[in-house]
Amino acid sequence: MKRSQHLVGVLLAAAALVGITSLFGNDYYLRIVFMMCVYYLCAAGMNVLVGYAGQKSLGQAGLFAAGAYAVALLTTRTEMNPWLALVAAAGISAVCGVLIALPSLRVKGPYLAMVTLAFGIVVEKLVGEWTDVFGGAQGIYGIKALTWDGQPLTQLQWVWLGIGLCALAHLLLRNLLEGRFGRALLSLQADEIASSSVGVRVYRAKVIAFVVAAVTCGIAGALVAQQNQYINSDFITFHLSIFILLLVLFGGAGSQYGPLVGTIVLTAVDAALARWPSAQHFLYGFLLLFALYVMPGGVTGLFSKWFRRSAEAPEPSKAAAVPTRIGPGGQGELLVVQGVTKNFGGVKPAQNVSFRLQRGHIHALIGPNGAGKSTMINMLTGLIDPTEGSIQFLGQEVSGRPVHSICCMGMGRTFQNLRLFAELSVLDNVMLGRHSRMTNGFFASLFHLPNAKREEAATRARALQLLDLVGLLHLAHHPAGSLPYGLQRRVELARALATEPQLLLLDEPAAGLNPQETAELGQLLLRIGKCGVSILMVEHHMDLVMSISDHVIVLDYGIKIAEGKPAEVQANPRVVEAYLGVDEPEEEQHALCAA
Ligand SMILES: Nc1ncnc2c1ncn2[C@@H]1O[C@H](COP(=O)(O)OP(=O)(O)OP(=O)(O)O)[C@@H](O)[C@H]1O
Repeated sequence: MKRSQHLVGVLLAAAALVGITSLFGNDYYLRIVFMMCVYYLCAAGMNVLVGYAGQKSLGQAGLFAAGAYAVALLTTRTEMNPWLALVAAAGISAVCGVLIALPSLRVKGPYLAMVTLAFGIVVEKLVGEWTDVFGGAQGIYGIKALTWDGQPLTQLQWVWLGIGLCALAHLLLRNLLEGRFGRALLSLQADEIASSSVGVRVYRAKVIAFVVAAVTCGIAGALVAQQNQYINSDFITFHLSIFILLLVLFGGAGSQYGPLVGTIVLTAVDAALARWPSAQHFLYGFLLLFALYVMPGGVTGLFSKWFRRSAEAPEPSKAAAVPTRIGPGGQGELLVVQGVTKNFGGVKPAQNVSFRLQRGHIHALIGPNGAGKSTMINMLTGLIDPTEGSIQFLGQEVSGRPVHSICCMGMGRTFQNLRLFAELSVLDNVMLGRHSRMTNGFFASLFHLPNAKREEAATRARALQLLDLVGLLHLAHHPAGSLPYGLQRRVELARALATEPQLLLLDEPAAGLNPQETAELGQLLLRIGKCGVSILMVEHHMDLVMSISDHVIVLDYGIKIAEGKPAEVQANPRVVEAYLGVDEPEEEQHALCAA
């Protein structure tokens, strides 16, 4: 659906809801709709964290408390305007979001969930036990309600405000998730290493997800406190954290409408069972298990296949011409590796290795299995730090830099074992490669400012060009994981090219390819080289290496034993010995001899 159509749809739906709720004469029903709005805010933010970034949080009650107690303290202990206090509560919750995100740098999965759970418990205890400040079970009375025209909002006005905030949250989050940030968050969930290798700042992206979830949850808490004009520790329970998680998982994590569906269904169930709290708790536990085991995609996941449009290839007119220039080309030294050593305990996959790579050349790094080739690529791209030595790319030291920063400097890579974002489309995978080259920031994306719009369109066009280059334009909308292995390798290649590398590092690009696919790959690499990209490939297919390389480096047990033109290397006795050693597999001997 086009953005303008969606905007009109959301505004009409919000206006209809405002109209319908105006007909409610009963405060009880208005209260239920208000709570739906509050829970939707929590769920919409939580969806960014759980459904997109794949970070599990069991501490949202703590963030709800941050917003609620922030407005409580600011409006009872100071003379702050209640609207200003609401904004301040959002800011305080954002800070708490950063705090709760800090451990995500070190721990993942269930361990991160435990840390967030601990955060929730600490806040629950804090507001329950520190009675001087938070009032404990007695709570804080006299919180100033939001006002309109000098008067506190009526029940109906609270509902209207809630509907307005939900529509705004939905629109803003859609802007955020349908562009650069949404793709980056989804890539985190799929594979953090691949994500950083295309230039995503993994930790920053996680913090953004935590902060978004914290702000929406904090605003929800503040609204509840201001509407009740009262808050106490009974509101802040582990049960609330589970309920917020359930809203997302039940409705459909990672779906933009999942939180809405989850909120409407579960808040209605919650209201229906209000008189039987123990039945409520039992039902939540049951629904959580049900959602996890029976419908991992939630309610929206069950129905999504009915609404999914068939994947169509982009029209040729929409894809511009195949690129003739990707890197800057030119001549001179690109990479200087000097005295690099790597020790994994007793294993030494690199021992005092030095070599230089020239611009505009195709270089090959070869050697028997276990020689240390992949370790070298991983050191060049920042995945592994060398124990000793220096790696200079474009005159700047690379070792010690984070992976995303090395990608930004101009090194793109593929992996020995494919690391695609399998659930994302082929096009999204390649657009992710452009992440570090896009300049629209968080707020430009959130408000869909003109530069975000421009960047998105340019990125899409470039990704289509690159797909055309690798011959995959017709598969642009297919999930990357559904393609045959050989084509997935091409997707990874296009994704690496999308980072606009000056040096492209390919770790066994022909692994798993048949002879015809290998020959086609050779032609493609020559074509990429002509687009101004220098290449360093690790490869076992000697035919490919010898036919397209300008320069070959040979490693054996972590030691560089030879380098030079393919013919020189082929004739080098040390190389022959390394490959033809009595213990080496026969096929490698044949391969080298044949080449
Ligand atoms: N993280 C690690 N911890 C310990 N040892 C490692 C680690 N990574 C690699 N090694 C060891 O370093 C040596 C070199 O491995 P590497 O994968 O770099 O070799 P390779 O030349 O790429 O081999 P292949 O051609 O089989 O992929 C191997 O003995 C390997 O077991």
